[in-house]
Amino acid sequence: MPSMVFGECSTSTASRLFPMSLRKDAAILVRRLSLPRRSRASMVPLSSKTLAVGAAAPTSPPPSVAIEACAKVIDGKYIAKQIRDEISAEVSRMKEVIGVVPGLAVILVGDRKDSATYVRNKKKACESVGINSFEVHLPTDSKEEDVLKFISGFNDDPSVHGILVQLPLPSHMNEQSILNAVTIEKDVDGFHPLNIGRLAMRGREPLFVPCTPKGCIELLHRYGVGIKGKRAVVIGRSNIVGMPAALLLQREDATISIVHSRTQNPEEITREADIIIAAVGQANMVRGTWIKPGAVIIDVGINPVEDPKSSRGYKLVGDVCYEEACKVASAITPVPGGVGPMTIAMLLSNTLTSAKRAHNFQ
Ligand SMILES: NC(=O)C1=CN([C@@H]2O[C@H](COP(=O)(O)OP(=O)(O)OC[C@H]3O[C@@H](n4cnc5c(N)ncnc54)[C@H](OP(=O)(O)O)[C@@H]3O)[C@@H](O)[C@H]2O)C=CC1
Ligand SMILES: Nc1nc(=O)c2c([nH]1)NC[C@@H]1CN(c3ccc(C(=O)N[C@@H](CCC(=O)O)C(=O)O)cc3)C=[N+]21
Repeated sequence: MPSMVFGECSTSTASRLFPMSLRKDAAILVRRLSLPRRSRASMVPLSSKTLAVGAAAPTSPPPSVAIEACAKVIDGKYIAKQIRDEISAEVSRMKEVIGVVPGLAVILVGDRKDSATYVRNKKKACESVGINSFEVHLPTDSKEEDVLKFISGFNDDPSVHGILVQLPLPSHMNEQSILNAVTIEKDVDGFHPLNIGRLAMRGREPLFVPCTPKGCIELLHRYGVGIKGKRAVVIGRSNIVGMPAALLLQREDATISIVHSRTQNPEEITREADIIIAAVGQANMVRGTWIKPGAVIIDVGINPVEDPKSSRGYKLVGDVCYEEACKVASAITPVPGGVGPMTIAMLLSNTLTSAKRAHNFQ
């Protein structure tokens, strides 16, 4: 588990009881304080009206009672379940028609608890849709050649259609040469430089798009959030999330800014955004004041913070201060239950795509 922080983000009563008049340019959802945050309605994709990012102010005068504006919850857990159901049906059809079952191989090196949990979750998810999973668990002090040997075996195994090497690898291993060794046809993580290169080029198509950024875009699509012509800010520029997320958004015709650790005045840049994707790894870094009213927020961050009330002793929070953000944004993903489940759903989707491609099955 990565190091734990005590990051709490609190809001003053003044910002919680926000009068509509202060939020002129937002078309936001307003609910009374007594309404539950995650009502049934939060599971229904937003209409274009509720998500008119940057739309004109309501013309009626501000209500005199104190109200709490509450962003729509973008329910990744719910959408991921829908996607798994779709995949499950396709896996059954493929098995019935051509007798092939897609297979995913996962290689885990070392004994990081969080990595072990993710790998376990991936295995469960495979089982839930009928995809075969193969798992290799190597000790931390394994040699790079040992990992390469398994990759080579899976590359040659026709029952394996996707290969995932769980990151991070132990520091003595060269991540680049290991990721390069995965054959591009089975690179369901989309981390091979050829896949990333194609993602960056106009008129080229990668064989696979990295799962987390793909999951973020899928959430925007399924909730009817327009991307074309919008201003999007991606916070973070890692190879696995931030950078491919920015590439995907620009392929969808958004205008992109990327904020990273050397960016000056990140809050000013972020405040310009209609869509924010935060992938930083800093608990609650993005505060309410960083957000343009009505913006849509995709919070990728998974950060453990100490929580004596939880049986595990910690809870997971995102990179965005949810409490503050949901009063300013029009829609937001929760942590947990937002992007995380979508990452796994996209991995299953990429594995199915790979198996279909290998067997020329439409
Ligand atoms: N939900 C999911 O499915 C997934 C969640 N995650 C989570 O997403 C988060 C990011 O993961 P990942 O991309 O792998 O992380 P990395 O550590 O690889 O990258 C973090 C990025 O954030 C930038 N950054 C760090 N601190 C700041 C700061 N104070 N201000 C602005 N930018 C900053 C870094 O900038 P620089 O480049 O300058 O160093 C870097 O580009 C983590 O919490 C991780 O657990 C990751 C993968 C999947
Ligand atoms: N080769 C590789 N590919 C990855 O895609 C990859 C990786 N390495 N290394 C680590 C990161 C992280 N990651 C997550 C996946 C799912 C959840 C997830 O399902 N999270 C749940 C919570 C899980 C919990 O409660 O612990 C949620 O957000 O609701 C989180 C994080 C994939 N990653």
